[in-house]
Amino acid sequence: MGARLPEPQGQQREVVYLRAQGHCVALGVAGSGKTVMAVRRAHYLATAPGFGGPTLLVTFNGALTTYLRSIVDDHPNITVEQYHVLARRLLVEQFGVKLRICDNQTRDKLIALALDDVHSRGHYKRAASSKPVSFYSDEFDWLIGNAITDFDAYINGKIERVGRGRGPHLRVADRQLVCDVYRRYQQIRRSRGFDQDWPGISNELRRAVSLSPNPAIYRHVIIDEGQDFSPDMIRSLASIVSSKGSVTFFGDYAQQIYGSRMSWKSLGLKIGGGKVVKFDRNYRNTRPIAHFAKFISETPLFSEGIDLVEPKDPPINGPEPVLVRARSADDQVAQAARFANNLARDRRTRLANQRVVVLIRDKTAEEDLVGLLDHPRTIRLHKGMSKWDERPGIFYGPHSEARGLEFDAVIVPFCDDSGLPTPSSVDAFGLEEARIRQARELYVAVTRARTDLVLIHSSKLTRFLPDERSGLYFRIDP
Ligand SMILES: Nc1ncnc2c1ncn2[C@@H]1O[C@H](COP(=O)(O)OP(=O)(O)OP(=O)(O)O)[C@@H](O)[C@H]1O
Repeated sequence: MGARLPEPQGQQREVVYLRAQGHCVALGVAGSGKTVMAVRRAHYLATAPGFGGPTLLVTFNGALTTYLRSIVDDHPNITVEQYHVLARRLLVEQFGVKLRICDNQTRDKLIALALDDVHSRGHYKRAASSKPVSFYSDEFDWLIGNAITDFDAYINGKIERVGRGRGPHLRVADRQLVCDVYRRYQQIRRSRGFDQDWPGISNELRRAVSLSPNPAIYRHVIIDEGQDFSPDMIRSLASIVSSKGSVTFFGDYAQQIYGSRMSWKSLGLKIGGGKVVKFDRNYRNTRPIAHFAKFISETPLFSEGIDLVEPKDPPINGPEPVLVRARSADDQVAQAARFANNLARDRRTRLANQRVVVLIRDKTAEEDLVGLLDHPRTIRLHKGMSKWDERPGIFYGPHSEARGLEFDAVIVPFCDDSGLPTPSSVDAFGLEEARIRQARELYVAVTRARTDLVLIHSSKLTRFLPDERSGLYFRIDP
């Protein structure tokens, strides 16, 4: 199998060749081999004599799914799929349920309409009434992701709402408002002919499974980047596994950016003997990059309420991360392009054989960047990537699409304190939660780098990165 996949070592072996019945969890630091071992385990469970059988390898992120497909050997027993695509396919093919699903942009528009409707009734003058659509969308995702149907328990605070930091939680009247907007949104959505939205698809899958006399579709399910899945998604996956089969969950809560943090218990996985295997060795990053990432993970509240694995020092040394102070926002893009063009070449041979990524949030800046890249191969990272490109080149795209991936060099412009967390994130999640999410986004970005890491800012550096006294990087001023 996968000649390019490394041999499992230490704790990795424990998980790859673990018993093939029941639920198992492997939590690991960034770069600890979760993805490659998920692939190895898929192969083992699909082909092992006696208990091998149809095996699903599933993840949340589109680009990662494409990458996984590129490293899994073709085998009739192995399916690699992105969760939402899988859920819709199973609903149609296995359970005969065909749904018209509302895309996320339309969903936001319909939530805005529902909010206007509820406001126009004028009953509420609550803090939440001034919140943006993204706040409601996130709150709905949490309700759906935890399959909460008892709104009274939510309104009265009997259900613990994790994932909104420690700040003041919503008051009863605000939660009542959320539920009213939610119900109105559902009415409007149905009136427009949509049966469901994407976050709700796990609820549909579980419903279909509960009505089916024979719901076991896979013998084994392996979940990669499990921290991104809602409890309901995980339960839906556990429900399509045969009673003789297994669920293996690979995850890293330090990388959980989106959705709500889950309490470990709420996942609904029954782990035999309570055993969670921990991967603490980072095989990807050099020591200076791992130290830099560790600083970010020590941001206040970063690890609160999550199961964080303490990383061991990686053995490999390398260049220090570089912090560049640019002259302006435009200059940040120019510097990002300059570093990308340079780092795409091997230091010694100058051959253009490196894989570099520029992680950029803003669409306009992205267009400006592309105009400045001087490389025959520039590739945009996006959800719908159908083919994984293994060759050297300069990749660019949003932070969210780099999850699970790795590059020789990572370049992150716009590390200014004034812009992070973004005002829209603060509006949606509140300052504390927005800060936690921001720190995690930077942590994920930094840990994508094998050898080189460049961070750029033009005003005061973001508080989530180490300051100059830390000695954790090399500074370049214009
Ligand atoms: N046992 C091993 N020996 C050598 N290299 C390894 C080993 N395990 C993993 N690696 C390498 O380490 C790198 C990181 O592996 P992988 O992407 O699977 O980590 P991960 O835990 O999924 O990371 P992340 O969660 O940060 O995306 C890869 O280049 C992989 O080939």
